[in-house]
Amino acid sequence: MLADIAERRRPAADALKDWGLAHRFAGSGDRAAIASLVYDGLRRRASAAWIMGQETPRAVLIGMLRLQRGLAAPTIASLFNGGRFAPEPLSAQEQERLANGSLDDAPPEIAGDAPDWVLPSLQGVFGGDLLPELRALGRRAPLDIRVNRLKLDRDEALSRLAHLAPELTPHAPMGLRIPLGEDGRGPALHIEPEFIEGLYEIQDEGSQLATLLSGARPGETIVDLCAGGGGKTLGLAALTRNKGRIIATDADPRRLAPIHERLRRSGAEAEIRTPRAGRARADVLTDLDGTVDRVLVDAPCTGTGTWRRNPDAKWRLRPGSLALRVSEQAQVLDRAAELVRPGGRIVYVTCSLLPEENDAAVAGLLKRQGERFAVVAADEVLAAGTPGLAPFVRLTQQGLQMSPALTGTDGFYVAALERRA
Ligand SMILES: C[S@@+](CC[C@H](N)C(=O)[O-])C[C@H]1O[C@@H](n2cnc3c(N)ncnc32)[C@H](O)[C@@H]1O
Repeated sequence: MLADIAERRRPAADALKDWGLAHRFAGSGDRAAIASLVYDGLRRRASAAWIMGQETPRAVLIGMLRLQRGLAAPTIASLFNGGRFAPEPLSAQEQERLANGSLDDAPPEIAGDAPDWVLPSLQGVFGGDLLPELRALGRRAPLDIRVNRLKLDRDEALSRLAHLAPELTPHAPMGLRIPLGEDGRGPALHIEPEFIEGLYEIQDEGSQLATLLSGARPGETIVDLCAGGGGKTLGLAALTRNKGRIIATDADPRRLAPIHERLRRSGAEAEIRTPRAGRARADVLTDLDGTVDRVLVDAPCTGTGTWRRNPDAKWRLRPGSLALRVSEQAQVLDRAAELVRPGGRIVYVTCSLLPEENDAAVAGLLKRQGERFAVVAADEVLAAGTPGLAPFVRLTQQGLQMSPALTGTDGFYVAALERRA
């Protein structure tokens, strides 16, 4: 599977699905264990190959067992014992590399397992913290949920969900963290009765915080311009306690489809505007131009901030896809600028760590709009959203950046712009 993912540049989930179909005899425990090996292998693809002196999938897995899972060389040797379902025994060279291979002299793109061409951009954001940040991006992501305050408070949720042993998330006031099993998998929450009842949503703490930092307030007219499946739409409805007017749309009607059921389940209220397929796709928001208090732009992006969840995505990322996302971001920001009323705000969010998609996108809008927009200071954005978060984010030129090492969340960027006139 690792070879398939690398050579055909396939998403890991697709490769795993195909393997599952071709190996129907494999039980669910084996499937989970295999998926976990594949994901961990992808997390440490470069560093594991470096210590083993080879780039083969076998070398990556052996190196990963040491680097990611912390297994000692004799333990790894005992797993590679040539038994019926076990891999071939370790060669003398493999044993030597396992014992002596080191990352001491490895360049940051190897030690931090990231594509080399994005390093200068990441260095620009993280400076001297580059390596700890890359390492944190290589760890497994936690499983976070957002308690639906439209139905209950966090204390009630703690007792209703006691069987899942949840803990409070460090920053988000409605967040709970569900412990993962040994293989890094969490419980199947979507079949839990409390989930079906709409008592919570599965949402990374960073995404919860980005919603809070939008500063949305009851009574406002809010457009969720890139609503996708509605993660933030639901969060906005909960934040405003269903006392605002929320309009959600997305350029891709297929991505919007799940939102109706999610709204129903959670009791969240929002107006969904679905663009119609067709050659001249009509803009579904023209009636709102110049009237909206707050436009949330949860922009399409490279998703570099979510590499903990999608370690295969980092090896698929290419400069061309970054360029494409950057042009989409400009387009969507320009649309947001038309919607917002004088004194109203655009809140720009990405799950990217790359300044090209973050500060540069905001700077681009400011330049195109002349004096019409001004950046709201990040201190103000934090004070209105979640004041306790301030020491855990990086302030950037135009906004703020959350990251796995500093905030313990996926890497989210947030900036707010106010329309002056
Ligand atoms: C990061 S995802 C949104 C995730 C969603 N807000 C959530 O919290 O679940 C970005 C979305 O932007 C949409 N998109 C891309 N270009 C767009 C445009 N010009 N106008 C509106 N939506 C756009 C994509 O279809 C995608 O669903």
